[in-house]
Amino acid sequence: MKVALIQIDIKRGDTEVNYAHALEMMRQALAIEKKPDVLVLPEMWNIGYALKQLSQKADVDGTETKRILQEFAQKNDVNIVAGSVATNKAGKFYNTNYVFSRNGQIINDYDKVHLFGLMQEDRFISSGTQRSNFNLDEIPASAVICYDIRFPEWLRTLMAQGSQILFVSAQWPVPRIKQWEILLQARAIENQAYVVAVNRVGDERRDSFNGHSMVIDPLGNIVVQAKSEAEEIVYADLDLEQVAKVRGVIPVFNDRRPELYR
Ligand SMILES: O=C(O)CCC(=O)C(=O)O
Repeated sequence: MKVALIQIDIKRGDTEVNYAHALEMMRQALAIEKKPDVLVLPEMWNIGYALKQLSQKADVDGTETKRILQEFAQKNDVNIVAGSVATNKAGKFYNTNYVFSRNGQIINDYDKVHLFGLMQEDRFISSGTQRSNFNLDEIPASAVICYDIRFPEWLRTLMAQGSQILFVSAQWPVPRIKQWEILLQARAIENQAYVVAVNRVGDERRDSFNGHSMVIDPLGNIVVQAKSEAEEIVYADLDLEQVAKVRGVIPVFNDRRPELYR
């Protein structure tokens, strides 16, 4: 499975610019000889962290995101892990991940569960309650959003359903970028899964973002990482046989003792 990580900048509150830019970068990601099977976007790429503008700018029921990305997926025969967008569902705001299969079907609709108080997300956004499990070209996978990676118990809950790939979309700021790398490597090792993680770049008011998008294998090795702290498309081929091999050598999932964990 070939993945393309779309590390982009986001213009705060400007949905028109952001949709056009994401589409343009997705087209660029496909303009190579061996086309990727999956495109992956960062967190909140429709509005950035313009939380005070949610009532005007959040995508109502994800309608615009779905319209644009369903068409793109179908037309280009490509899966899209659409990072996350700000949505308005029945008057409440969410930070929502959609995943589109090659035929344009929506196969995941996940609202970020852990809201990041340091960026006041919890004041404006409601927390999700549903899981995030889907099959991408028949491979079981999960997708989470930014701060979620600090909650290994939540990721384990998802990954224990058989997921072989964990997609992570983020707006993870510069000062804690080392933690981003270590947490992602730990999540790959403990879940013996590929981690495909996309962070944005650029500045927004008080925060700066420097990418470091990366793919990590089930042993925790970095397969590839963005070369720059600017916009970039990063490609990787995932050898999914590695997941079964690693899980076969140390059967972590079989050795769990969930009856002792509560
Ligand atoms: O956990 C962190 O340090 C960053 C989290 C974050 O920025 C977010 O969830 O939006």
